[in-house]
Amino acid sequence: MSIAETQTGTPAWRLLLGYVRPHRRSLLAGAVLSLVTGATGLMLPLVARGLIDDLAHDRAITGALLAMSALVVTNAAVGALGSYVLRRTAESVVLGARRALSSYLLRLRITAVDRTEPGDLMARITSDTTLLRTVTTESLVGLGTGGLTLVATIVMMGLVDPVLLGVTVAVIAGAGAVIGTIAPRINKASKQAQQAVGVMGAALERVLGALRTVKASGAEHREERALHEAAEESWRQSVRAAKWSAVAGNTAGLAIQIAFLTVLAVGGARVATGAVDVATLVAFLLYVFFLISPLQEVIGAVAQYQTGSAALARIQEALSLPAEPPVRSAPLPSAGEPPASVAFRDVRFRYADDLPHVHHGVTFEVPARGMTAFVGPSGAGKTTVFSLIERFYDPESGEIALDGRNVAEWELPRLRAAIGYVEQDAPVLSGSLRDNLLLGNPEADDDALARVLKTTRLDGLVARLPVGLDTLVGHRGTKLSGGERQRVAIARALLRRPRLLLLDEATSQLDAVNEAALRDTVADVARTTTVLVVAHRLSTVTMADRIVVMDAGQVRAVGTHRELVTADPLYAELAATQFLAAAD
Ligand SMILES: Nc1ncnc2c1ncn2[C@@H]1O[C@H](COP(=O)(O)OP(=O)(O)OP(=O)(O)O)[C@@H](O)[C@H]1O
Repeated sequence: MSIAETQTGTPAWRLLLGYVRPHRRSLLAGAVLSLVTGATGLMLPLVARGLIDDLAHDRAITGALLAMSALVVTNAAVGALGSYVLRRTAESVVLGARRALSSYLLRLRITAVDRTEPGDLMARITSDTTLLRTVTTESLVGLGTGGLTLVATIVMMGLVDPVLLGVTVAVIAGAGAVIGTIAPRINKASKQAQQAVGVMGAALERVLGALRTVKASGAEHREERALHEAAEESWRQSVRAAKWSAVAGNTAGLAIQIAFLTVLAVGGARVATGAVDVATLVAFLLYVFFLISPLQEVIGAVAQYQTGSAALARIQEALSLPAEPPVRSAPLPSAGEPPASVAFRDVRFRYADDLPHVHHGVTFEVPARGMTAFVGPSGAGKTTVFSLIERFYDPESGEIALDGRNVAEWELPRLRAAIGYVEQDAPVLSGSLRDNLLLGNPEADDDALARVLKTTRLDGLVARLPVGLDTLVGHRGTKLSGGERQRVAIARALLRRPRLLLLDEATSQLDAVNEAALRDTVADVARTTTVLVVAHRLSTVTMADRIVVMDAGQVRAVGTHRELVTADPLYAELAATQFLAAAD
């Protein structure tokens, strides 16, 4: 299931309320302050009517002028405070969404990650969440305060003259109908614009993740085109959304102009017949102009809501991807804990329903302690054995047991705490050498660190570096050599004191000295720990206690090097070609 196929079902307004609920008090405070701002403004026409009356009857206007000045100042001060409170709340809503999304993405199942683009997920955390800011302030609060101010203004207008109110409401209803047809277009364009931002994030991630390969392949121009296309698509859709938003925004202005002219005509006639006096008509016309702001606010809210709901849908899509249950991390095994045993019983597995099986009934047993090597042609399913033990994936049928207990019954953090895993491409994260080494066990003390550095022969490297362990390794460890990255990955796994070490040997060769050192280290570790290694080197298989030969998703033989060379033709061939070719 790809991210675009995830169905969320929940309406956007409910999702929005879910994000806003924790901040409802400050949102309410902001809304009240906005209302007070609106109310102080609303009183201005009344004071103005009094002022005109005073002028008409030759009375002093000082009181009315003072009242107007006080109202204007209060309006500005309360308005500023309300705006600050609302913006702060909106930022908190964005923060809440970013926290929820980033925690969730760290828990994503690997199956979900396989089907998504990291760049698109990044865009959802960074760009889509940003849109919640405006949807909170402009949409939610705008709809509330603008709507209330609109209703209050209409009530006041009704008090002044019900006939003129009828005229005004009819014009506004017409504007409402226009907005109703525009809103879905804004929504669609906004969603497509955000999707294009996601596509651009994915394209960027693809290029920056392999910039050397892109350069070496002379593919800059093709990649540039893809990036530009995504950027232009986002521009096109945003411009479409802007066009419809502009139409919506101007509908408010147009409606007010029409209402003003109609009120002027109908009101003028009513003044002529003596139904209302001039002061009433002036007050009413002031109210008509006073409608502009709340009406624009409400229409802006509807337009913003369309953009926000598109972003909310994309956030929710990410939050609907399959994830591991939220559990607390487990303590690492303490020193001296016994090594783990591993068993596969008739395991069938495929990476997705539409892909062929990778394991067709894999069965083997590995007792606690010692070293077991997995060998077989490329694609035989060796690395998949490790992924299943780590429970990155679950088998379709059969059982995988650790210490005789099905891994599905283990609490996930406990299971993973027992294991040290060194991936084939030995990933190193951006940060310092120390960060990388302590990633799996931040509590490791200096002695343990020094010991592991020595056994993995990293001590020489650390001594050579001007700032030692604090040296930054660069994005994905590009400042380290391939062999150094591999040794960092092994050191990181060893620092966890694993009860089971999974070592996916790199196909690239280490130099002879380092290979010999690592062989000794692994042999040493295997005395106290269970070590499973996907072997690509003869030196590894010859020292293994047992070798599991895999071919096309099945175990075809188990034995020692000496036994298998004579008993299994595939192994004999592998030993003669693959391993021997790679041997020193
Ligand atoms: N995440 C994945 N999604 C889909 N298919 C995958 C995935 N990972 C591996 N495969 C496929 O599963 C099969 C077994 O892969 P696996 O990595 O277990 O092989 P391997 O025996 O370790 O090979 P090698 O020696 O080349 O590392 C391969 O055909 C591979 O293309």
